[in-house]
Amino acid sequence: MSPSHDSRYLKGGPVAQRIIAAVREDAAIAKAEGFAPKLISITVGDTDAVDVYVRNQRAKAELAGIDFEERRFPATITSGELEAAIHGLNADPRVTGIIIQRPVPAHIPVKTLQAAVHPLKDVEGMHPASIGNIVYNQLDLAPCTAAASVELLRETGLDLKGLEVVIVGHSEIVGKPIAFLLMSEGATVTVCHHMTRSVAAHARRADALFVAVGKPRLIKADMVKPGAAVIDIGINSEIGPDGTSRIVGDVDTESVREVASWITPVPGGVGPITVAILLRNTMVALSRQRALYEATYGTADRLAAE
Ligand SMILES: NC(=O)C1=CN([C@@H]2O[C@H](COP(=O)(O)OP(=O)(O)OC[C@H]3O[C@@H](n4cnc5c(N)ncnc54)[C@H](OP(=O)(O)O)[C@@H]3O)[C@@H](O)[C@H]2O)C=CC1
Ligand SMILES: Nc1nc(=O)c2c([nH]1)NC[C@@H]1CN(c3ccc(C(=O)N[C@@H](CCC(=O)O)C(=O)O)cc3)C=[N+]21
Repeated sequence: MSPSHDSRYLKGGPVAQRIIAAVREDAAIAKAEGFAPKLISITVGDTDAVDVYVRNQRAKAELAGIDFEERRFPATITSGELEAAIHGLNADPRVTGIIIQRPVPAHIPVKTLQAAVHPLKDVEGMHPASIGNIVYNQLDLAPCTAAASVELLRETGLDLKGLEVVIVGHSEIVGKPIAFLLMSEGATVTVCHHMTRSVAAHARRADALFVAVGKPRLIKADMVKPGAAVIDIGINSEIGPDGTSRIVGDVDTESVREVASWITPVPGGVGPITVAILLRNTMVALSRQRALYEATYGTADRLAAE
């Protein structure tokens, strides 16, 4: 059966469309009130791994009525020069949000860059202050991929309270924030990584299995509990049998779909929702900036003030 006709496939498209439609309404109102949302994407050096993401950000931002601007820097740039560029964007009142596309070249410490983004403009929720908020169960601006993955799990209708969840991969941008989001929903969370003795033994116990590793077909059917929900976050480029490049996830979808009750396709699963949440986060950031602006200058709109 093709993916489009199988109810086991948890598709991201409809969820993303719903989110983008709400963002579009918000953005139109904000614009009319003199606060046009604007998102800046920063890429450094070779950008193959992020090209799909940035392309989709631009397309969906356009659809939602959010200005989108790409800043590309050469791999030879220093960390100091990049930080200076970020400080410039922090100070620019027309800029609502800044996203630093990963990975960045090895000589640049990505954490330092992330910390240079003003927390009010941190639309990825990756500044140490933002990531701290999710530990305190303040979840309205969470890292995009993590929030997208949880959003897809919700589509199953499963009760998250007490749900046995296993996450494979513990990166700061995906695995760890998923763990915190689900803990705050009352799930019982196990996190696996490359030192875990038997990923399979843990994975087989999961009612919901999240996979964010970056290895095609890492998760096979014998690692999945019958009836489980499998959320495949991996985005890997692979040369297909016909010689063309294609995107595959971390799960061996063909075999796992026979065992699982729900599975996310790649492409068409978590990816599109990640983009939609980035745009939603941009609107959350804008409303926080407006609250500060209005507390400082009064409630008159910006057009009237200028
Ligand atoms: N759909 C989306 O929106 C997004 C998708 N992605 C995709 O998700 C995947 C993961 O990305 P990201 O988290 O940034 O990657 P990282 O490389 O930062 O993290 C990978 C994680 O997997 C763990 N790991 C590596 N090998 C194994 C193994 N054999 N068994 C168990 N765990 C293992 C690593 O553990 P350790 O640290 O201990 O080595 C690490 O925690 C990639 O395919 C990426 O393209 C990423 C962001 C967004
Ligand atoms: N700071 C940072 N945050 C990230 O979240 C981040 C990053 N850096 N670097 C790169 C990875 C990868 N990533 C993708 C997100 C969505 C799609 C996406 O939209 N995919 C669609 C479209 C695929 C297509 O058009 O072929 C899909 O899966 O259906 C792809 C890739 C985010 N990442």
